[in-house]
Amino acid sequence: MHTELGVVHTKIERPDPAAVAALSAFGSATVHEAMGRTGLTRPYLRPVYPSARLCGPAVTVLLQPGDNWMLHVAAEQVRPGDVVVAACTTESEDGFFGELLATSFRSRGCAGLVIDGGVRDVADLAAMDFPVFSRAVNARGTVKATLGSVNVPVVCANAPVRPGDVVLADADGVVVVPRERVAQVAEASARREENEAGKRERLRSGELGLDMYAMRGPLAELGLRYED
Ligand SMILES: O=C([O-])CC(=O)C(=O)O
Ligand SMILES: [Mg+2]
Repeated sequence: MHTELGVVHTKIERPDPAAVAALSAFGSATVHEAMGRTGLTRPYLRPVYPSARLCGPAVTVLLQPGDNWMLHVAAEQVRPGDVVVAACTTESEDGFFGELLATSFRSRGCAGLVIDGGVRDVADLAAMDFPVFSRAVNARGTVKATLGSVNVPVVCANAPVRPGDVVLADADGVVVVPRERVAQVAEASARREENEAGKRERLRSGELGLDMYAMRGPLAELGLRYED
């Protein structure tokens, strides 16, 4: 998938903003479960401050290792509410992004960054409350010397992402929802939360998972013994 270099696609398909807003109410674990346990990136992508969370259509970026040129190119393609999702042609943990680029992204209405690479200035990013999910925090600087691409399909930390797919990230992880499925996944997430609310009430009142999930029979069948 990482083949198309030197191109910027300026027209991308974004999902219905109302569906994106509906999806944004849910956590990454709920959304992942509601998608049939799919869509997650590898868990090494972590928020640079604990309360960071984001949800929005992806402007995708393919970077070359140690080169952040294409992030500046991507800034121009951002529409309000978009999330920039950056992958790299080769693993690279250099500090591609910091508070200056965050200032630029924010001025375009960017909702945050997910990057399979390093970032820096994380104290400033936290103070700005600009949500960033990265594989590393690294002061090491980058250059502007080689072409990548903007708005091409990428694979970010193992997850395929097309421009306009919705990326949702919080302290539990980063999940990618195909742009055609956003409304359906939001509905499935709501149903899942209603179901969990019922279970939470029963657990709070002291009922055991053993009974709520009818586990005693299957455990006995497998030969679980209780001994004094
Ligand atoms: O300038 C850079 O290359 C990355 C950075 O630290 C910033 O955006 O503030
Ligand atoms: Mg900086």
